[in-house]
Amino acid sequence: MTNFEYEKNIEKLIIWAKAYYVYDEPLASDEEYDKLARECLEFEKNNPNLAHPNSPNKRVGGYILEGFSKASHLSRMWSQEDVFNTKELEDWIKRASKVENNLEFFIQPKFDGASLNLIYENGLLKQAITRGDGTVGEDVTNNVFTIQSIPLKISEKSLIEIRGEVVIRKNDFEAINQERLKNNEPTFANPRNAAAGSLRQLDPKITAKRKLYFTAWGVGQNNLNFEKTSELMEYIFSLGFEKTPMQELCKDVSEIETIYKKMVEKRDDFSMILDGMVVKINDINTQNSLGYTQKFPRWSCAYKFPAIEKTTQLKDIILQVGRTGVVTPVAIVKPVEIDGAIVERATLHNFDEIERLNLKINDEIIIIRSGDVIPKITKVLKDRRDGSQKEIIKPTLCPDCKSELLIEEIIIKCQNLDCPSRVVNSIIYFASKNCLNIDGLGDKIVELLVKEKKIYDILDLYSLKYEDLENLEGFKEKKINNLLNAIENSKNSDLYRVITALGIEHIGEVASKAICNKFGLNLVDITFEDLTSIDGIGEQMANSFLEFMRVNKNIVLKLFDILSPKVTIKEEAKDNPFKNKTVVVTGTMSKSRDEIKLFLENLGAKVNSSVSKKTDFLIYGEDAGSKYDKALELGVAILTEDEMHSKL
Ligand SMILES: NC(=O)c1ccc[n+]([C@@H]2O[C@H](COP(=O)([O-])OP(=O)(O)OC[C@H]3O[C@@H](n4cnc5c(N)ncnc54)[C@H](O)[C@@H]3O)[C@@H](O)[C@H]2O)c1
Ligand SMILES: [Zn+2]
Repeated sequence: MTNFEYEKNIEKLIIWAKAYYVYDEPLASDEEYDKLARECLEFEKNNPNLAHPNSPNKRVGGYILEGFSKASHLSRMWSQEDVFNTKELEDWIKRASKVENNLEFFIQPKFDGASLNLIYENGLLKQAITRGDGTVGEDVTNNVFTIQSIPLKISEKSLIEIRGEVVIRKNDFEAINQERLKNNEPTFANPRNAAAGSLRQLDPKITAKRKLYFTAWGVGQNNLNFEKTSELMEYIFSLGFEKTPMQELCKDVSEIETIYKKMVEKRDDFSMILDGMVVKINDINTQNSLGYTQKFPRWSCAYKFPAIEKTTQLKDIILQVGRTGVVTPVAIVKPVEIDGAIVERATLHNFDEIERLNLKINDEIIIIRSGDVIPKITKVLKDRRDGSQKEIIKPTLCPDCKSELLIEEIIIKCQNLDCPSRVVNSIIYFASKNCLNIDGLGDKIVELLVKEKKIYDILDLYSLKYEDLENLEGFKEKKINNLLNAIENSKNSDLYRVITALGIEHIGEVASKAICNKFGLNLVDITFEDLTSIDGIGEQMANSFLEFMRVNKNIVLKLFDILSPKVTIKEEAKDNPFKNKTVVVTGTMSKSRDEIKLFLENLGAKVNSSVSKKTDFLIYGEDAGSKYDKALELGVAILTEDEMHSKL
């Protein structure tokens, strides 16, 4: 990098940092920013006298947002030195070992949010300040009063600064962005910007709505007398701060690596974004002898996880017609690797989302992929437009059957019941695992059978014969017999599965179960009042069900005839602590998981497979894993099998 290039790059970094720290609206992905910052750091090391005085490599975070009063921290706040691999971790340890050979490390998860300093005096929360430039930040005390997980009163009476991260859950982040799109406001690029942006609102009422969460990771000025950070943190949690999960002690690189691998594996189980782990030297005396650079403590580092957001480019938009006829745009992007997977597509809920994002073909975009969540476009980098961008045009005709599309507010629909895409997708859904679970009847085969006019609807599946399949490409004797057997075996399925499989709009598995349990095969003739008498079935669901039956009753009756579904009508359970509650079961117990599930369902509980904010109870046995941690983190009531029985 020449001096000229360095100057230009630093200017770019300063602009990017300002957009990120002040406006919570990045102009680049973290990866791009970090890469450029490191290249500049290299230049600064080789040419210390040419280093820019405002280089972001030399300073903590940022600038104060206009409108806030400034406030000083009692002691400085810092950033963290990043390490990205074992080699960099070893180098960091080597440097720290200069003062002490026998190091113990305290590991904490690094949740990605906004840094916050809480000053307590005489046991009362006196002031809350954002990190700002490390010395002076924004006074956000009034906003912080609205955050539930921050105690307003603690039992420690001496003056103390408690520091931590204000974060936002992934679900809440999605919800905020959807709402911002609706209000024509710019979306947040990621949960960190959303947390920072929500904390830094001039109107505390807005902050209160944003469901922020505080997780403590350390202290600033204090009069405590601890020798180890791990003990200090235990004490902080005892004051009423939520205990951070997955804190660990270890003594060498290989142990740190083991924990790193474990945490990376579990990162998707957390409801908040985990972007790395912070490795701290546990002994506080050693910390004091190591001290600080201009920007970070020498006694800790952030061991970063692979990035979940990247910059890429929108190449095209394709249209998919689902089983209900809804036409969804799908973004085709320049392939990009995110956390081990190649991402080539991203969802866009509907055309309004395209409009609100002001997305154009060839735009550079930020895309986020976190765990099992489908990749999403969070940001259009409009300042990078180069003139090659093209408008995305809303379709008026079905991309498949070419019939005219119906535009219902934000939903665009193909209304042709015989539209091949609709037929194909409804059969695929019918055969899918949670519905009739017909092995071997996947997407490609259904497409082929419809294209070759072997089937037109779900009923046709049951009249398929050996001869029909004989001459199809790729179908040999074994495959034909397997498929016909799988179709035959789907007979006698539970009635609720058959109803789920019909794919009635708004009627999923839980609603199907409730309807089938109460009405059995009579469900074809039930009324609006019958339906809405069921707990959890509202007007929209009832209308959708009735409309479906009005149009399709004969098909449904024929299907019942062919399938003879299993009917179990259940009496309503007597009152008990699990009735109408959402329960998750995990680990090994005295009986099989299915038996426990049935037992709970008979008590009127809904048994789900994953823990969320909506979970009421987690029942656990031996070797309970990530579900247990998650329940703990979310504050879900946790019971052993015995405790479950003793509640009844
Ligand atoms: N996209 C952009 O344009 C852009 C611009 C500027 C900065 N950034 C990103 O911001 C990051 C740099 O920001 P930073 O200096 O705030 O560093 P950072 O956020 O990576 O790390 C430091 C912060 O980690 C937090 N933290 C979480 N858990 C912690 C724990 N257990 N112990 C101690 N601290 C903990 C603290 O708030 C601390 O201030 C980089 O990742 C960079 O990519 C991006
Ligand atoms: Zn169509």
